[in-house]
Amino acid sequence: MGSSFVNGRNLKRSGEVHVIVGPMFAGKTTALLRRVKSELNLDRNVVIIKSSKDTRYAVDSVVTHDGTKFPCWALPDLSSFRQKFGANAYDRLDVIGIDEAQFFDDLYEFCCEAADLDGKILVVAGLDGDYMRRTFGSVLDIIPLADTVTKLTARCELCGKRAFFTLRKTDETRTELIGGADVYMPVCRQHYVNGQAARNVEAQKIPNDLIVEAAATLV
Ligand SMILES: Nc1ncnc2c1ncn2[C@@H]1O[C@H](COP(=O)(O)OP(=O)(O)O)[C@@H](O)[C@H]1O
Ligand SMILES: Cc1cn([C@H]2C[C@H](O)[C@@H](COP(=O)(O)O)O2)c(=O)[nH]c1=O
Repeated sequence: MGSSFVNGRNLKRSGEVHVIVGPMFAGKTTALLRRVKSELNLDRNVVIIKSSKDTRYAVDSVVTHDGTKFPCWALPDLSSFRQKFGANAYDRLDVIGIDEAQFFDDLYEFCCEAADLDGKILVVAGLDGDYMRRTFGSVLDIIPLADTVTKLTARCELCGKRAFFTLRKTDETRTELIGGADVYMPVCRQHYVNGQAARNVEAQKIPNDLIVEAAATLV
């Protein structure tokens, strides 16, 4: 392939952006690791970055909810990655995986630069929506940059149907709240609606357990 100059950079190859979204427990990290490992088997240089906000299972590894691990860089932002990783090492990279993408405010700028100018293959996993089903961070902003978008589903913890949403089991209202199955569960639409209704009542001081109980009462 011929090379071209854009913004003073010699573009040698075309990058790619692959986005994996869905609720918690849907297998986003599992899918990210599968893709990264298959690139490793092709002798590609790969790295995974996760947000340093999320230290649930390990500080320097990406860990799935069922315990599969892969070493990673835990960073507060993506713009510092090139400098911290080293410019030469960065130039040799083929594939960059990003987990917990909802926590990176500079996701759009990083993906643009890394894919368009640096020719990297980006595999980005994150929550499309928060517990209120509002867009989370910049994850949806990168859809227009993407080659592929995969929305995964989990199993509703209350009825076993496909789960598209994440229900928060506590009365915390801040958007960012690190946690696992202790705080969140994947739910179908009906159980989400029931759980949220209980959460609204709960704001008037009904015990937390009611959120889960009320969601479960729906037939
Ligand atoms: N409620 C749950 N609590 C703990 N683990 C779960 C739960 N539901 C699913 N899992 C496990 O988590 C795996 C997915 O983990 P992971 O890839 O880390 O998901 P995500 O990154 O989408 O949160 C599933 O294959 C399943 O084994
Ligand atoms: C829904 C929701 C989630 N979070 C946090 C909770 C976890 O630490 C991560 C998601 O991890 P996963 O790999 O997708 O399981 O995000 C949050 O801060 N706010 C929310 O509304």
